Amino acid sequence: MRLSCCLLGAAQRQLENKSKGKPQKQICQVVLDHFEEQYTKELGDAWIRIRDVVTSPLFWQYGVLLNKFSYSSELENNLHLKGYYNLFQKTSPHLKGSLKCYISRIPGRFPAQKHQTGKLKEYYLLNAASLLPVLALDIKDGEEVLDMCAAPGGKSIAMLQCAYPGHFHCNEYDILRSRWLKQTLESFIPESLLNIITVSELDGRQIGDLHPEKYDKILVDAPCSNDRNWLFSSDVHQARLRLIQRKVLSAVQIQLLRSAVKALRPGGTLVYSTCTLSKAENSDVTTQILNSCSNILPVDIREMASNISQEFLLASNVQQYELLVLPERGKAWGPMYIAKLKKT
Ligand SMILES: C[S@@+](CC[C@H](N)C(=O)[O-])C[C@H]1O[C@@H](n2cnc3c(N)ncnc32)[C@H](O)[C@@H]1O
Repeated sequence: MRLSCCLLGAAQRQLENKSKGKPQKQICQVVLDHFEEQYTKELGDAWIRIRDVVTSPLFWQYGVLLNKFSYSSELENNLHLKGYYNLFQKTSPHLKGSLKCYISRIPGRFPAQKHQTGKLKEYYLLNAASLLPVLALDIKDGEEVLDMCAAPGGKSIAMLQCAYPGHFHCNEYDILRSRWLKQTLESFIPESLLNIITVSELDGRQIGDLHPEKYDKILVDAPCSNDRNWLFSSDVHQARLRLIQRKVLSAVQIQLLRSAVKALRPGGTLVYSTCTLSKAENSDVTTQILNSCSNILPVDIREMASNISQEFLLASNVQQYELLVLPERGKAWGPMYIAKLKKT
């Protein structure tokens, strides 16, 4: 314990020295005040520790998700040398041996990889909690899979590390972000596998009517408040607007989920995820779906929660079918909410 505190202190000093002279990200006070009021009510004292991390980029950590389609032992050795270790090595075998994500307790960011013509990228940098919806979805070879809100594509890439779907439909409503999604797929996935992927620019709320009972697995990684990002809004007018529009987000999330329910085959499963702490966008949304769709049942994910509890701080006051990852110093992953549901 003492050792890890010392390490964090040293790392922080290192990062502070590195960032001297660079323009610092500024906290948007309007957003912080809004969160302060809401999350103190919803999370109590835990919010103070979470706030400490989400408002201080110096504490942020990034996972390095290896691309199995462009494996490099040199990269893996380099990560070991820098003190990174594989997030999933100690967890149970069913937690996807093919998913390799390296993390370090020390805050900081591994350098991003530049695009090289004719060569797939070797790794993708992400918040390690982003892999949890993918693990919860548990894709099997040959399945019909939909990633309903897919850009920029981090979770799509992670899903393709786990299994070879029969068909993989990646959808993104925003045209510019959809282009970004296509670039991500082309940078990480070999051409032979691109054949099983369809990219569309549909409103996810229409997919249920367009493709009823088509998919075995659906990920709804919904548009949400994105707490970390909003806290650093550079435009205060846009931030105020976002906070006003925040109230309608849960209605959109419910519509996306209803569409996903229609698009699922009987027996299929869906995972709903967000990167906000907001109860209105998390458990309230899931509860509403469970209460209004008689063909939807919760799926117990406590075993997965116990398998990952060493590396992620999980909220304790959630239901068996939910996870809420709370960022803390040294485990700065999340916020990430996940719920797993099944169609009967
Ligand atoms: C949280 S982000 C998804 C992140 C992505 N899953 C990843 O891991 O890289 C949510 C995405 O949903 C998209 N979106 C918003 N409204 C949508 C809708 N009605 N249908 C489909 N996608 C939508 C947003 O443009 C945004 O790219």
